[in-house]
Amino acid sequence: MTIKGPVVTGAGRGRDLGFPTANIGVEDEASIPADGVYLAWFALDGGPDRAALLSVGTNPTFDGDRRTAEAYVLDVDEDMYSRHAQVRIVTLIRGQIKFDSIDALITQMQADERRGRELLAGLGDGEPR
Ligand SMILES: Cc1cc2nc3c(=O)[nH]c(=O)nc-3n(C[C@H](O)[C@H](O)[C@H](O)COP(=O)(O)O)c2cc1C
Ligand SMILES: Nc1ncnc2c1ncn2[C@@H]1O[C@H](COP(=O)(O)OP(=O)(O)O)[C@@H](O)[C@H]1O
Repeated sequence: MTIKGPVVTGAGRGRDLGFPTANIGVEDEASIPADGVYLAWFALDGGPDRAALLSVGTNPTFDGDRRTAEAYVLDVDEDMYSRHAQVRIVTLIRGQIKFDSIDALITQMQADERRGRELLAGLGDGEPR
């Protein structure tokens, strides 16, 4: 499953949480997968694939009402605004959770990153993406 669109501005809180997320201005709503946290491949302007964690949902911890698709790209620190992003889902890690505290959300995102890296290590070279 692939979602595409320009990187748009979000609520501006990702970086404060330690997890900046590129919000995708998805061109085709039907291409947005079910709510959840996914391991994905993320490419900017047709460039190389980079591993990312994709969060799809309404950000229930913050009582959001808009459904967004946003990607935290591993091992990258780069301005991505208005560039074209393509995100290809590898696998679902978990569903969305409404946390009682921001610290609990951050702890879970750290666990998601560890899980993502474990899954990547298991993919190995030459495996289907
Ligand atoms: C790996 C990952 C997992 C996430 N899991 C959840 C979640 O379970 N519940 C939730 O409310 N938000 C979750 N989020 C979304 C954050 O709430 C969101 O990235 C944050 O509000 C920043 O939003 P912004 O990019 O619009 O500033 C997750 C984000 C990432 C990157
Ligand atoms: N590793 C990264 N993954 C995602 N976005 C990054 C990364 N490094 C830098 N950025 C930049 O940070 C922005 C997201 O910051 P964030 O604080 O979540 O704000 P907002 O939600 O308002 O876009 C991205 O759009 C991108 O330009």
